[in-house]
Amino acid sequence: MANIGRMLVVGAGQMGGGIAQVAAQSGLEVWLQDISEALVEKGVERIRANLDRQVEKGRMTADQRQGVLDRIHPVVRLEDGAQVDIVVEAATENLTIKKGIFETLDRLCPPGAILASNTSSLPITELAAVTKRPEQVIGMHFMNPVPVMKLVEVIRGLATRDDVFAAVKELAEQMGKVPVEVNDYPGFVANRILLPMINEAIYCVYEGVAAPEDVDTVMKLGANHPMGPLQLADFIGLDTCLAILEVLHEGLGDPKYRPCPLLRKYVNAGWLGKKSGRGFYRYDQ
Ligand SMILES: CC(=O)CC(=O)SCCNC(=O)CCNC(=O)[C@H](O)C(C)(C)COP(=O)(O)OP(=O)(O)OC[C@H]1O[C@@H](n2cnc3c(N)ncnc32)[C@H](O)[C@@H]1OP(=O)(O)O
Ligand SMILES: NC(=O)C1=CN([C@@H]2O[C@H](COP(=O)(O)OP(=O)(O)OC[C@H]3O[C@@H](n4cnc5c(N)ncnc54)[C@H](OP(=O)(O)O)[C@@H]3O)[C@@H](O)[C@H]2O)C=CC1
Repeated sequence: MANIGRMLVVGAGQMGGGIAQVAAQSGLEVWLQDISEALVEKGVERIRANLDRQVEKGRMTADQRQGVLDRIHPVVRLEDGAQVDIVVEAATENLTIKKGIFETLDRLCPPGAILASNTSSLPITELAAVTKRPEQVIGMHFMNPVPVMKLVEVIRGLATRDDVFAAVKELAEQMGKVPVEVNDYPGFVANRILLPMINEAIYCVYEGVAAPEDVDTVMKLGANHPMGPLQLADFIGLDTCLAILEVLHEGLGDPKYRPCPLLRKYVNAGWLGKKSGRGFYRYDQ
């Protein structure tokens, strides 16, 4: 496959912004797209703040910071960023939204372009099926926060070509990450293991076993987790946690993945965790 030098990132939320930042830091030209100018600007602002911290800590010069920012091109219309070698889609975890994006990307992007999704759990094979290039569709699942976490799950859809897989693996390495090959089943590996733990922690609160702070303290001090499961759920986003659990529940057909009613209640209330200012904890906006 040709060298990957240009990337479009779709969705400028916490994941899209992180992916754009790390890609630009590794030398790629990056187009960052979201559905409104305000959202793209918010994404770029978060990247700027992250880079400023790197400069303050002496890990990057002001010139290097500027170089990274210069390589990030904010856009609102997909057609303004479609002339790339690879797209990494990081929009909301919703199959209908993602299918619509993949259909559009397939029309707009050059025939050789790879279409990757950062989905946490949705079937890559189903996204591939809405395009005329299913062999060039793949999962590239980064972990949050992207600048810090080393793992990328590289997910083969049913039709993914070997050279496409190899190119994405190499790109992940170029971005300073460790790629792990995973097949296309609901939740892949990371979230199939992580989300049932988070769900169980929510059940502990729902059933009155312990308060959120105490559940988190148990797992931090008792299992050496860097964050407690409820703090982590707030960090991921409770809407994303619910969406992943629904995919696991429906896709694997096992009642053990049933999302806790308390999680659903919080999401319906708009308590989405850190990004909305309230979840299991409250956050300054
Ligand atoms: C849902 C999915 O599909 C898959 C997923 O991603 S699941 C989520 C996976 N992620 C995790 O499990 C994260 C668990 N938490 C942790 O590892 C840590 O708490 C953490 C790395 C987030 C923060 O670490 P910490 O030691 O508590 O805090 P802190 O000292 O402030 O940060 C450590 C470093 O991370 C950086 N960092 C923290 N949050 C960051 C963010 N949001 N963006 C960029 N950098 C960040 C800090 O700048 C700091 O960098 P330096 O060491 O270079 O100074
Ligand atoms: N949060 C996490 O820890 C992780 C999440 N992921 C996955 O990454 C993806 C993004 O998650 P995350 O960044 O947390 O979510 P966010 O809610 O932070 O960001 C999603 C962004 O996509 C935007 N969006 C919605 N529809 C479209 C569209 N049609 N075109 C372009 N942008 C759109 C949203 O806009 P608006 O707000 O207006 O809807 C929002 O700005 C999801 O698939 C998620 O499962 C993967 C790994 C970890």
